[in-house]
Amino acid sequence: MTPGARVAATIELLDEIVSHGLSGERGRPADLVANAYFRSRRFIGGGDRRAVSDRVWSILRRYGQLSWWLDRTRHPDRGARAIVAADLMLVEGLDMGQLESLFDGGTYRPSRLDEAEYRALRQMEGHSLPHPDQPDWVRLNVQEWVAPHFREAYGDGWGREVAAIETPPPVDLRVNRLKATVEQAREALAREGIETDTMRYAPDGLRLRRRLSVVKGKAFQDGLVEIQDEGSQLVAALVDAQPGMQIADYCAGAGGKTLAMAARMNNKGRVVAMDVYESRLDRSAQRLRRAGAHNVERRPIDADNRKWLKRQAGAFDRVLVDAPCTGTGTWRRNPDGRWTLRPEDLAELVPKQAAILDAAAKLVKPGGGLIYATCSVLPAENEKQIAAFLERNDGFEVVPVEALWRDILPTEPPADAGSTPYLRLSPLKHGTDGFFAAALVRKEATRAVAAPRATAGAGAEATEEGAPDAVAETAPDPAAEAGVDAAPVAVPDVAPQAAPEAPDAPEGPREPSA
Ligand SMILES: C[S@@+](CC[C@H](N)C(=O)[O-])C[C@H]1O[C@@H](n2cnc3c(N)ncnc32)[C@H](O)[C@@H]1O
Repeated sequence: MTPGARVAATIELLDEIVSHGLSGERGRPADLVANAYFRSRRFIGGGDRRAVSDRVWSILRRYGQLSWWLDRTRHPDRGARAIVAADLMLVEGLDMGQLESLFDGGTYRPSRLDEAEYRALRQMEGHSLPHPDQPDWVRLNVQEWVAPHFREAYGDGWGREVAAIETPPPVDLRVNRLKATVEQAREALAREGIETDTMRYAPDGLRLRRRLSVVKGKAFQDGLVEIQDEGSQLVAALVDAQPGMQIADYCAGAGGKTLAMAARMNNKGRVVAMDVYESRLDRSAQRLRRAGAHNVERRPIDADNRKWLKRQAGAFDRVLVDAPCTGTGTWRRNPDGRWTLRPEDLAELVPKQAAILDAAAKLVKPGGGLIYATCSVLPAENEKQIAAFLERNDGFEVVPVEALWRDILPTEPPADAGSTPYLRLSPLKHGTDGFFAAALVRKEATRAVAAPRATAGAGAEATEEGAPDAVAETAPDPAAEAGVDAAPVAVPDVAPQAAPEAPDAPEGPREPSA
């Protein structure tokens, strides 16, 4: 592709993403739009694909500032063409002459700039993206209404935390301990030319030194590794799934954390993967097969399983609630989420998370653990959610995560782990996606959540009491209602910074890439 043709493709792809929902309508996530775009244009080679998707993802990270410049210069257009031209001036540092040589109307290249466009773009010449007149939320590329939530989460340091989301994320792998040790997997990857480093926090994790496609390689195909952010690995590890235990993964989705927990159980005991969307659970089947995990049962939360679910009250050693959320912790992977999240999404999610938590809590046996997690950093979905749950459910208490970590993980917890009873991971401080996790233990227990190994698999009597009535009635995920659920598994090599390979991307208003 010529440089001009790449610019034309960048405009075209960005235009599709914008028209699929960036303008505020609920739509398809950007990585799925990108995958579909490239799938229907097989003639675009790998290098061009990567260049175009890199550019689009970089633009999505700076969309707020770029739009600000269009307003300031009274650009006649707010669409993809205007944004891309502004990006070439303000981020790439092109001058008007260079811009005109790309927008020259040639074959496969963007049409010539008209007079009004020229006038606006001329005013950007020689400037860079930041400007002293930009308010904080513009400078940090978030919507105005979200900014106070970040401020609440991080206090005075919120700007640095949000700025860190602009850095493209690494590719993280979790070694499947059913099939390999960390060293064996590392060597297998090295034989494919994929160099990795062990992780600071997640004991089974490997981080790629360079962003490369993993999924077609032998190590991945043989089930030695899965793609999973370090934060996500840590949440699953803190469940402390042990061989012989009964584990409920209440919001299992396509099974990212189900797989991680099953891998720790040596195929002994049982993980029940549940979700209101059977299609999501179905997507885990192939991954489970590849991983060699045979102790996972899939149970959609639907009318057919209603009675079964009632009988499971108090039956589980551990219940993980990986709740649907705003996904604010994953915006470095899914930068379109910054612009698609609406205040009403948060308003809908908070009561929904509470209902899920209440329903799932009924499954925990006395002395068993309930782990609530989100890939959000907003207190409304996290600390406040737990405080409200404890108000409603005095049969549970919090187990400080730092103590739990020291008890069950071989790695040293982050230095700031003791500052809160919860796990609070951030891209800035920990190099992971933003994650929150709270570990709770059901009282009447003689042992705490970190040490229930003696009771593993003992399976409390099933009763009709405390049946999780709220479960089936819980409103479906808004994104799934919008039909995103039917989206295909994201294809690698596309929009690499969006981690389209990652099969356990977050879910919420912003749907998963798998
Ligand atoms: C964050 S995602 C789960 C990701 C998954 N645990 C993983 O690690 O790959 C949240 C999941 O909650 C599910 N969900 C939404 N509403 C639910 C409900 N009322 N009960 C159970 N699951 C629900 C969604 O379908 C979605 O798959």
